Amino acid sequence: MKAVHFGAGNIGRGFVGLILHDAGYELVFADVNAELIDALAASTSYDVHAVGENSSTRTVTDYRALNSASDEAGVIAEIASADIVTTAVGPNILKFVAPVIAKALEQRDAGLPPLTVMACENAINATDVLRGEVATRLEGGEAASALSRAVFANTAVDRIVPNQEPGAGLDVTVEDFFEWAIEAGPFGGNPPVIPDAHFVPDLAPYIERKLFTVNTGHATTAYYGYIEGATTLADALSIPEVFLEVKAVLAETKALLVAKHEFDPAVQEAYLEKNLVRFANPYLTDTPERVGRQPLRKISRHERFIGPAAELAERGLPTAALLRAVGAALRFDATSDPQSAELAELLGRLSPEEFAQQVSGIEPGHPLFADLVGTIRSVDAFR
Ligand SMILES: NC(=O)c1ccc[n+]([C@@H]2O[C@H](COP(=O)([O-])OP(=O)(O)OC[C@H]3O[C@@H](n4cnc5c(N)ncnc54)[C@H](O)[C@@H]3O)[C@@H](O)[C@H]2O)c1
Ligand SMILES: O=P(O)(O)OC[C@@H](O)[C@@H](O)[C@H](O)[C@H](O)CO
Repeated sequence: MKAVHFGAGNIGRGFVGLILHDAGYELVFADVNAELIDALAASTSYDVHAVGENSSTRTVTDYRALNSASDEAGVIAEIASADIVTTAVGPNILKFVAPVIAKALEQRDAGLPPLTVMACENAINATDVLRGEVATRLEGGEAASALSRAVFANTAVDRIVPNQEPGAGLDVTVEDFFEWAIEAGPFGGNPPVIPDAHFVPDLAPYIERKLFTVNTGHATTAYYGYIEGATTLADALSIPEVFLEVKAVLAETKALLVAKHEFDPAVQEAYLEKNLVRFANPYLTDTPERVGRQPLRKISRHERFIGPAAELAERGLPTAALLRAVGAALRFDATSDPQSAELAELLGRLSPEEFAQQVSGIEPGHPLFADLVGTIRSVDAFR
């Protein structure tokens, strides 16, 4: 069995690659980072150190590595004969890997079992987005016969993998917890062999619970922590005012998740409490800069703040803590992050009303609009 994985970064090596290796797949990493690909190609193994209450080390072997910028033909040939293609490149990068997958599907022998394609990104229905991008690149679009040579399945992936210490080489330090939920429907009763993943009939409750609890709480910790000058997530969460704000946003998203997906309130409470412990993992060094990265993506329409806030407002439920967290996100100005500079430029150029519509996709008739505009207006005072 062979899997091609786009994005040999933190989650690529520390989670997707590890799980596919453990499942028995020969791995081919594809990445545009020449230094990383050269190092992988020159190595025969790397270690994944899981840290926390149940620390362990696992070794990944049986992989190859290709530079998808300079050897597109090589990557296409690998995908054409693979069983699985996964991505962990960031939601905004899917459009760049789609043409390669499209060409591979056109080359793929129609007699082979369909290729499983799964985008392992922090976004709702990321694989559907990838599928759409692939379809537009195929002769005939949605009607192309090459599209039927693949099965596209949405997934929810969860494991905190910080940026690695300089000098770590290819080894990756990750938290000990992980979860990979994959929608079962597209496989029609014949899912791929991935023992550490679980296949679920409806992914929506899983991905929304994950994005609106883990990632909403994580980003809130990062943005308030950044303002407070905290250098790690654990330090940020130890500041009482930050902790209270994180608890407040998670109470709001809990109200949505319970109302929308009928989660047991006590189970959701236990889930969010467990995540507060994960954010403060003393064995892991994660930073507000990484967790807050790409603030414009994070305050976009279907993401971790505006997504739940919009649905809460539509149900007449409170959104004040989520909007305060958006206010904190608007103050994120990490020099390492190009979207921070873009954010500052947009805040300077657009009116609060334009910003709410163009950046966060909330229109004037929406019940969140007035309060979101108020949040954006109030941030001007801090910048
Ligand atoms: N790190 C985590 O804790 C975590 C957990 C769950 C999900 N995710 C999601 O996984 C994705 C990747 O996150 P990460 O933390 O691993 O980031 P990362 O920056 O460590 O890795 C991304 C990798 O993608 C590569 N890349 C960029 N453009 C590419 C292209 N066109 N083709 C091939 N490779 C390309 C980069 O060179 C990099 O090696 C994101 O969507 C993120 O939200 C991350
Ligand atoms: O990857 P992002 O930028 O969408 O979000 C940053 C972190 O919250 C994220 O990477 C988490 O560590 C991860 O989602 C945990 O499963």
